[in-house]
Amino acid sequence: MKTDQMLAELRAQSPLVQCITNYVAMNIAANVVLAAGASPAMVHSDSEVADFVPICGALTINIGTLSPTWVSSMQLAADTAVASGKPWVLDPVAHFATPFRREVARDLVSRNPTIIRGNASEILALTGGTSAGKGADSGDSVADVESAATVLALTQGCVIAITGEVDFVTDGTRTARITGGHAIMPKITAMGCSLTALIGAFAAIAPPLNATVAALAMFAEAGERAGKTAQGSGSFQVAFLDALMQIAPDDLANDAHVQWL
Ligand SMILES: Nc1ncnc2c1ncn2[C@@H]1O[C@H](COP(=O)(O)OP(=O)(O)OP(=O)(O)O)[C@@H](O)[C@H]1O
Ligand SMILES: Cc1ncsc1CCO
Ligand SMILES: [Mg+2]
Repeated sequence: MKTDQMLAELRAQSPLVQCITNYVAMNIAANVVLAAGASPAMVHSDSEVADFVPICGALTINIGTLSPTWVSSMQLAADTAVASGKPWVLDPVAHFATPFRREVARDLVSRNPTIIRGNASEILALTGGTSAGKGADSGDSVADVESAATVLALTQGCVIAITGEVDFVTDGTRTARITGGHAIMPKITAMGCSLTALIGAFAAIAPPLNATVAALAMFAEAGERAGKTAQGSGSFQVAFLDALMQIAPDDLANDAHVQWL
């Protein structure tokens, strides 16, 4: 499925996406999903995730502001997604930073995410490497993690997206790079978390690899547009949301921003 068709489909269907995300990201991630054309729900209580996941098109789980009371919700939500045939996306924020985070991420990876998205330090650490990440911020380069990520995608049987200046997406067999965006993006908190939520939205209406590429291409286009008018990270956020809303399917035609390898 082509990126422009997927955006048209996203707007036509406006799928419901359940996002278990962190306190920092909740507002911006919900606004990103809405601006793109889908319907976010930031639902995380273990009293209701088993009932909510089945009525959604997809689930996303982000461990950014992890605490013990959230872990059972994340596990139940992931298992419910798998049992009800819904795609689910894992964002293992800073999972290398502490034993608690590392163990929760390891457990969630074992629950068969459809897609894993992280920055280079996060994906490097998932492949067993030693990351130079500082908390939620990456200290590694995407290019250095590409081959290990390809192996992990194959052994894990999922799509892996590494984001940075040039993004890399693979299912272990088919691979794409996505260019565009803007250097201000890593200076705005929760841009990656919001992207994970948008990947969930596309995964609700398209196959996982194509869905991931579409979300990243849309971010690349919106980031490039926002960078033309922004005066800093504050105005960039406003311009970025406006751009997401204004991007038309035709703007993503001919695999804009995407190079299949
Ligand atoms: N130097 C850069 N130039 C262009 N785009 C970038 C750059 N760095 C990151 N991006 C884009 O920013 C978005 C978020 O990616 P990033 O890797 O910064 O996420 P992250 O580190 O997980 O973010 P967070 O944890 O703060 O939510 C992606 O669309 C990515 O392509
Ligand atoms: C800054 C920050 N801290 C925990 S989660 C988060 C948002 C970016 O991942
Ligand atoms: Mg992140």
